[in-house]
Amino acid sequence: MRPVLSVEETLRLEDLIEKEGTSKAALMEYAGEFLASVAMKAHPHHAVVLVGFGNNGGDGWVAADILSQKGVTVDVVSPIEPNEIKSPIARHVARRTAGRDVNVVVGPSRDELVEILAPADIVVDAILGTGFSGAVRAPFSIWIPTLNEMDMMVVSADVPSGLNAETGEVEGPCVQATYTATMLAPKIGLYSGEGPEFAGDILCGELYDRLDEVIDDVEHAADIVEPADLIEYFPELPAHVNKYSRGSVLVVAGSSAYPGAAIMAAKAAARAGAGYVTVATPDPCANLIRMALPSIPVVGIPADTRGAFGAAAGSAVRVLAGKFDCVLCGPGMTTAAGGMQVVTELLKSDVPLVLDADALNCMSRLAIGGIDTTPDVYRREAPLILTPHYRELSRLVGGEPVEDLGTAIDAAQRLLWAAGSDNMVVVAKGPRTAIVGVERVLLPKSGPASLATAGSGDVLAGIIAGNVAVSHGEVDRWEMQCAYSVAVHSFTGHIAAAAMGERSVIATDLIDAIGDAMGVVEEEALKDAGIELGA
Ligand SMILES: NC(=O)C1=CN([C@@H]2O[C@H](COP(=O)(O)OP(=O)(O)OC[C@H]3O[C@@H](n4cnc5c(N)ncnc54)[C@H](O)[C@@H]3O)[C@@H](O)[C@H]2O)[C@@H](O)CC1
Ligand SMILES: [K+]
Repeated sequence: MRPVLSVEETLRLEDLIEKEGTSKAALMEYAGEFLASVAMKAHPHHAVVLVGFGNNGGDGWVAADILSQKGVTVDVVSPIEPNEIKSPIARHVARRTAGRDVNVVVGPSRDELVEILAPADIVVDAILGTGFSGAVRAPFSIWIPTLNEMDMMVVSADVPSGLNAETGEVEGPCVQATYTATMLAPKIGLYSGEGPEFAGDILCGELYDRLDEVIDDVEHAADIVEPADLIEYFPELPAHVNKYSRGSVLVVAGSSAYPGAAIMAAKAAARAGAGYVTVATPDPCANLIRMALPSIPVVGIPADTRGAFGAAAGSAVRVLAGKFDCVLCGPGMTTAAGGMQVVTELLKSDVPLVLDADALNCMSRLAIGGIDTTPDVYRREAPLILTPHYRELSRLVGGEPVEDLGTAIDAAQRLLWAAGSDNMVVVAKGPRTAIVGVERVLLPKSGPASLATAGSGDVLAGIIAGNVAVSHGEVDRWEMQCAYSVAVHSFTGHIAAAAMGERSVIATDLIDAIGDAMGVVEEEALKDAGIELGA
């Protein structure tokens, strides 16, 4: 896994590294070297380095010096004279660089800046880093739009200037980077809010040779899941299995209005490897689902007049649930009163539970100010996996806005910490999905745009439930197992897009790609871990 840090965690890490004997001045030298090495990948002849008032600027001054030593023509553009820089470590490197073979321009006008930038083949943006918040002030509020209009190759130091490294918010102008050369660990703002729009490709400079030893001594805002991390979470298929030992899933879903959601979730669970999948659905749509899924038993449950779960559904489902390795509840279920009882009953059971879609909406209706105000409702020993998209997650926390990765992680953590259950995971689905467990926040690789299609969430919920069932509860970290399922779901998007064309993918295509996607996830993981498969 690759750690992603908040600004505060980064500062704490720098303090720790300093205690271990590497000063911040030394770190700035390494940061500048890394920044220059990223710029050199473009084989530049002429670089412009834009520096600000702080230590981000310091990284830029060091990089400018190194680039010029490598034969690149370098102009440094600074808002003030090197002597006037307040930070002692940045002032030191600025004065040193200014005394060498670079051209320093202080406080150019807009037109002068255009003239300086025009002949360059690369721009290093070292204006603002983790010390910045709010909206960019002059002169950078003039420099940044000028730079963006010229559409040049830009390497940003640590974060694109103008981006809030903590939240990913952009209140004024922000540098549009080609590459972001981030220091020690990527900052969470690069993945949240507008971060992904501005950061370009993110490259991380470790700077400190014993980083691995100290980075776990600070908390991580999140961890990026790498392919090899998933190896322990592959579902195993032992040699002597029968349909029950392969794991059983009860899919509690559907209504007369939305039978398709139940069909897709059940089929996805079966394709993900569960040997025995059963659907429990309101009576009026049971036959339709039976016809669509000849290999899957369908149990009709008492319904209300609209064809949703009725008053007697809660107890009927609860009795059934005890016989399965995992219950998935929610897709297409509607939020009628009977559905709410089903969810309440299932939460009281001790079967591993995946709640999706309308099960989550039913849950949010159980408490007005957010379900974290009444954690007894969902506190349980058995695994509980919630798979809300941002809007569902917002409802779960009483309508608090959930708009980006940062607010999604906050909301998910509120739910988790209120319950304090070790076996609870929130898979917060959005443009950037986060898998939030009590101990860790995982960031799986983003899936392709082809996943954004109706029913895609039902498929993911089915894959998760299938994998929970196959594991028979023998999983030490449910969030990692969810990361495996999310990875499989992502690859179904790639495989279906390759077969059908990116714009034409529909959810049933994703289901048909699950088997191949599991193969690809496993191949990539083994390759990443350096394990060769027999020829
Ligand atoms: N602290 C350390 O040990 C290291 C820090 N490094 C670099 O230092 C950066 C952090 O440096 P600083 O904490 O000095 O902060 P920054 O250099 O990111 O920014 C602080 C400066 O920005 C200006 N500023 C703040 N808000 C502004 C606004 N709204 N409009 C215009 N100007 C504004 C302030 O005048 C302040 O001087 C990191 O991003 C990283 O690039 C690296 O050199 C590695 C080591
Ligand atoms: K920057």
